[in-house]
Amino acid sequence: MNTIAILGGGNLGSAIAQGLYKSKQYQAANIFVTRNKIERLAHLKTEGIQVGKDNNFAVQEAQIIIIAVKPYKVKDIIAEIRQDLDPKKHILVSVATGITTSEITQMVGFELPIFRAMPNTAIEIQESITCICSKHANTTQKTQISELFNLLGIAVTINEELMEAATVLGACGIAYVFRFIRAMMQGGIEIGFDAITASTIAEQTVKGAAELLLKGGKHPEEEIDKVTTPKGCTISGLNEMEHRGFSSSLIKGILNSYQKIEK
Ligand SMILES: NC(=O)C1=CN([C@@H]2O[C@H](COP(=O)(O)OP(=O)(O)OC[C@H]3O[C@@H](n4cnc5c(N)ncnc54)[C@H](OP(=O)(O)O)[C@@H]3O)[C@@H](O)[C@H]2O)C=CC1
Ligand SMILES: O=C(O)[C@@H]1CCC=N1
Repeated sequence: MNTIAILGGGNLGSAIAQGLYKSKQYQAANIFVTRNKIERLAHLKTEGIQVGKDNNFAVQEAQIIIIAVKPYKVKDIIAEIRQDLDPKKHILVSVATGITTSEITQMVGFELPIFRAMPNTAIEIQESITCICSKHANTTQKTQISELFNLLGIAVTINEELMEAATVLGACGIAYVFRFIRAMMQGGIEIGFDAITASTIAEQTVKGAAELLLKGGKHPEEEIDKVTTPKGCTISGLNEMEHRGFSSSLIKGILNSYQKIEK
């Protein structure tokens, strides 16, 4: 079994560790997570996951290294571990937004298999969509990393030019969906439900809609047609939402996030 080092056990790094552990394909002892404030990794330590501050030790112990620090810290952490990196042993996976595989290769100073992966926080419960691209990786390594992220949801291999778009649609996207659920709850409370019931109804409705599309493979509008009774309350509500800019505001928000990343 491969050992995985996750350097940067913050929101995403910790979620990856939890997803790996819950997948039961990795034993806790084969997962290392580092950060400075290790007391914040107590929940992982309790499961038997190895936690610490020592990035060099984690890299020496691991075959797969996941860099999960903020983008502006990637250069420093690579400089710290560079002497421990072995192209014959290690695969480097960066989840940092906006740092290309070429930039990472330059930071490392020599060629080694490098992947960029863009998951979202649902990786904690193995329900992420993770977009992946790579440089200097052979077919076996590409399969290995795809299999790893398929354990944690669905992995899709894309061209590197699309990584920023993937960041917006998948990684930021989960926040847009949370905001949609919150708005559903707010509406639900106004028409009579308590917050807990409104949240259960909104969450299960979103889950059901997503499953219908994932399993049925249909276009959303085809499913909408089944719900909209002529002269009924669904089409009346939907049209009011559109008059107020529902689809347009989502599309504009996605473009705004994209422009922010591209800067
Ligand atoms: N959050 C998300 O939904 C997503 C984030 N990303 C990307 O993932 C990366 C991490 O994001 P996120 O988890 O949100 O950020 P966080 O700030 O939550 O996590 C980053 C972690 O890195 C740790 N860290 C800083 N310096 C070091 C070091 N020298 N050695 C080891 N650990 C260190 C910090 O620990 P400490 O606080 O103890 O210093 C912190 O816990 C970013 O590059 C982001 O762009 C990508 C997709 C989704
Ligand atoms: O908001 C951000 O910048 C990061 C990138 C994807 C999710 N969070």
